This record gives sequence, C-alpha cells and structure tokens, in this order.
Amino acid sequence: MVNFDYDELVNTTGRFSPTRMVGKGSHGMVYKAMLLNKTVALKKPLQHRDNYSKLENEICVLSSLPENRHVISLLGTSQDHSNGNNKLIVMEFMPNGSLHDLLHVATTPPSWPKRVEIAIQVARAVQFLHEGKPTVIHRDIKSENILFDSDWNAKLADFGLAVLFDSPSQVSQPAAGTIGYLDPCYITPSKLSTKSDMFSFGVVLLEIISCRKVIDVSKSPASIVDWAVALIEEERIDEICDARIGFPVYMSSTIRHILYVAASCVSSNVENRLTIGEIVREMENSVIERVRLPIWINMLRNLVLMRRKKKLAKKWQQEKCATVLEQSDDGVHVPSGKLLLWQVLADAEME
Ligand SMILES: Nc1ncnc2c1ncn2[C@@H]1O[C@H](COP(=O)(O)OP(=O)(O)OP(=O)(O)O)[C@@H](O)[C@H]1O
Repeated sequence: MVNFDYDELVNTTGRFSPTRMVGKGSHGMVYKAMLLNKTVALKKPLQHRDNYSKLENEICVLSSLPENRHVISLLGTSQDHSNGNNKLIVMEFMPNGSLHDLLHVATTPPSWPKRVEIAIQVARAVQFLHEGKPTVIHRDIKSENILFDSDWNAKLADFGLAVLFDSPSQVSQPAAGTIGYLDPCYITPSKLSTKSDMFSFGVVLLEIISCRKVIDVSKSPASIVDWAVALIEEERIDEICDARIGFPVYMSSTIRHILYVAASCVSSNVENRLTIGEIVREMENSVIERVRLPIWINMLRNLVLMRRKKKLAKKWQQEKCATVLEQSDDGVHVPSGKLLLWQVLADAEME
C-alpha cells in the first residue's frame, strides 16, 4: 500500500479548506485533492479516539480486499509523523454523490432501469464481501455509503465499521450500524453474521424502489420496513413504487421480484433471509425482462437487414453474370466474387 507524504497531501486540500470538503459523516470528513494529476478523496477522522480506531479499521479491511469494481478503491494512506493520530485515507474520488442524494435530494428521480442497475451493482458489492476470502461483514450498508463514480456506477464505501468474519475483532466489537438499516436480530456481537448485512441491503432495496426515507416520523408506520412489508404481503406493489415517475408495466415483474427479495432480507426470522449469492443470480435472471424491448427491436432489424442482403445479393448475381460476360469479352480482370459479395453486404449494412 502506498504511503503518501502527509504535508504534501494536506497542502493539496488547501490545509483542509472547507471549500475542498465533499462530505462529512459522524466519524470523518472527506476532502477532494489532486495527487499526481489525479483527483482523489482524502478521509480525515474527526478528533476522537473512537474515530481514529475506525479509520485504522477501515484501512485494515480495505487493504485486505482485492480490487472490485463495486467497492471503493483504497489508493493509500498517510501519517503525520509529528502526531501519530493524524492519519488520512486516500481513496478514489466519487464525483457523483451518494445514492441517498440521488433518491432524496436530486430533483430528477432516477429511471426504473437505473434503479434496477444500482440494485444489482450493490448486490454484487455485497456478494464480493460475503463470498470473498476473507469474508467481510460491512455492518453499515446504507444509501449514504453507496457512491457513484464518473460513469454513475455504484460503489460501496465507508468500511469504518466493517469486520473480517471470524476474526477476534468480530467477537470483541459491540453491535453497531445505523438506525433504520440495523438488523433488529443483531443485538450482541455473537449474533453478527452476513445475514445482518442482508437486512440492511433489503432496506436499501426498499429505499431504491420507493424513495421513502428509511425512518419517516411524519408517516405511519414510520419505518420503511413495517410500511413496505405490509404492502408486499397484500400484493399492493404499485403503492410502494416511487410515484414521481410512471410505473413501467414492462418492468413490473422485475420490480415485484426486487420487492420480494427485499422482503426476504428484512424478515425477522434470520433463517428466511436469502444469501447474497442466491439474490445476485435471481436478480441477474430477472433483468432479462428489462432488455426485452431492445432485443425485439434488434431481431426485427436483423430480419429486415437479412432480407435486404438477400435481395441485393440476388441483384448482384444477375449483374455480375452480365458484367463477367462483358468484361471477359474485353479481357478485363474481374475481382473475386467473394470480395464483391462482401462489398454488397457491407453496403446493405450501412444503409
Ligand atoms: N471516495 C469519496 N469520494 C467522494 N465523496 C466521498 C468519498 N467518500 C466519502 N465521501 C463523502 O463523504 C461522506 C462521509 O464519508 P463516510 O461515510 O466515509 O464518513 P463516516 O464519518 O464514516 O460516515 P458515517 O457517519 O456513515 O460513519 C459520504 O457520505 C460522501 O458524501
């Protein structure tokens, strides 16, 4: 792992200028900086002993993971040698904000295909953590911790609470997470399992489809889980969907499927929760429906193109026979039939 010069990094943030700050959490502040002609994000812990240890933990977990396109990349760290507590994490910069902003702050709601894509990308991130070696339990899956890169791909970030499964730290750490996303069955360290992350993942799925806040005291029930599960049980799926954009009939079974997956994840019976491997496979299959329209358009297009090619090839055959006869009389060289046919087909493709 790269160890960057602390003073140099601090200077690139204008000595932690508020104008360079891109985010603030309960444990740290994140700044935008330029490093070797690349924009990066620097995370600095808020001054408290607990926050230093969270930053250490984040470095430990992220550095134990291989690269994954749905998990934030750790680029390096930096330590102030005059004060050991002053440590920074250097990460890839995510310029398009968080899923929380996209759902609850942005004025244009995301389209249904985009929501499905985000759900799958987050599922793949969780699968990478749960099925990897070492197995990682994130413990803080929530929309604020899902960030977008320059191509609007979702990546899971903030590994401050993450634990390596079956490590001594797992049993010693008290239950933790964010209210609204925290698994009610995870009340003691011994109850922690990958299924605790599945609960939070289920809440994120409900949030993606409904755009409702996970806890909304102005509504009854206030909890997104209580509200959505009751509606799913009564098959009132369309009432859960974000009403700001039209409900897409051609994606109704994909959305229904995602809501059933979410209901399984937030089940109060841990045994009923699906594993992330099962969910990714199911989700990827159901998304075929999403591309049905373009597939049909493509098939029709190919059919039309094939007919046109046949017609042109037939025309060419007739013309070639005439040309060959004419040209042979003049003793002119005739290009190979294959080449000519290829040219005709290429022309048809361009039309
Ligand atoms: N790599 C990044 N690129 C751009 N912005 C980022 C990046 N990492 C974090 N942020 C922004 O900073 C905010 C706080 O970051 P982060 O969640 O890591 O801090 P935290 O203190 O651990 O948060 P929490 O309160 O969830 O514990 C994020 O919500 C996000 O808006």
